[in-house]
Amino acid sequence: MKLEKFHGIIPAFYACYDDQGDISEARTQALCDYLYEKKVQGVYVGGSSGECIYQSLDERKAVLSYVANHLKGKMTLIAHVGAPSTRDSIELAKHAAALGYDALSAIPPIYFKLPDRSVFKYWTDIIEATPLDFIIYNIPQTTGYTLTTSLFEKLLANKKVIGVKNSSMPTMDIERFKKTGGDDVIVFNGPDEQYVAGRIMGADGGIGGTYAAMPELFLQANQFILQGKFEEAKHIQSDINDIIIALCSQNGSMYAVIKEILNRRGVNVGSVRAPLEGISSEDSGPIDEIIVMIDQAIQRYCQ
Ligand SMILES: CC(=O)N[C@H](C=O)[C@@H](O)[C@H](O)[C@H](O)CO
Ligand SMILES: CC(=O)C(=O)O
Repeated sequence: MKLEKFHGIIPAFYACYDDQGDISEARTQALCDYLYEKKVQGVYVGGSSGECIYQSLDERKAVLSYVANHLKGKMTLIAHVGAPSTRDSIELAKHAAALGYDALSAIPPIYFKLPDRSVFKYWTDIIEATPLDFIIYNIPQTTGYTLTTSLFEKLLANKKVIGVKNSSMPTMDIERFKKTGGDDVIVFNGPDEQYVAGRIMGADGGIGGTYAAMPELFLQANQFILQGKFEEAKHIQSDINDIIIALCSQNGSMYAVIKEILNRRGVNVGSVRAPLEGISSEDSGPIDEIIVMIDQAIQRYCQ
């Protein structure tokens, strides 16, 4: 019951910048409103899609505040507080707790390759800093660190650890984490390209970087799974994957392309922060085509 609020579609929240590239409160609120209208289950704030790695501590705290002030009580709020040092991570965690977030989450330590005991200590230090529940973030392709089922089990001994957001590519990892944790633990599908497969292998919900570009399609994929309509789920996933491949095939980074799509839909959240690249003039036509792909898939599957 306690975990019900984490089921469903939870978009990773994008960094919202003004035209100078600074965090924009108004644009952050505009993205909040957009996602609220789409009826998503919650948002995951300040993760990869939030460009956390390129932001100062004060900027990250500001984003956490703007989102909470606007969405608290309206949907589930998860704060990603992973930062290079434990000290900064704890500062973010305390800030998120004071704002009333529903849960914290963090990647493992980055840059230095640390032994498992240091990774365990890093996550535990964050967990102990606040009363909030905690979701481990396993994303080996960006952090270089792979969560094992044995470390997962050790972390689960702490009752504040409620689950893992798994972004490794094998869906079997989802099945193993679910098997290790049992019903009382929540496993989130990470890779949007295999949302349907992840759910079938045991994921209870999903947190994803492309959900906000096409929330209708992921909400519908979730519905198909809940209704046992696996043929339909397979087809919508296939169309989603055509869209994701197109999002990732432009000159601009995937996030820049998604933000331009939102902009053309009337939600201006600015561009991305370097070294991520913004869109180029050549991307303009293909972005129009991606919007058509999304709209056609919505027409096809969502009544
Ligand atoms: C590596 C990475 O950022 N993975 C995200 C989180 O799991 C995904 O949601 C991707 O953004 C998505 O699957 C598109 O590749
Ligand atoms: C992509 C994703 O889930 C994140 O922003 O962390």
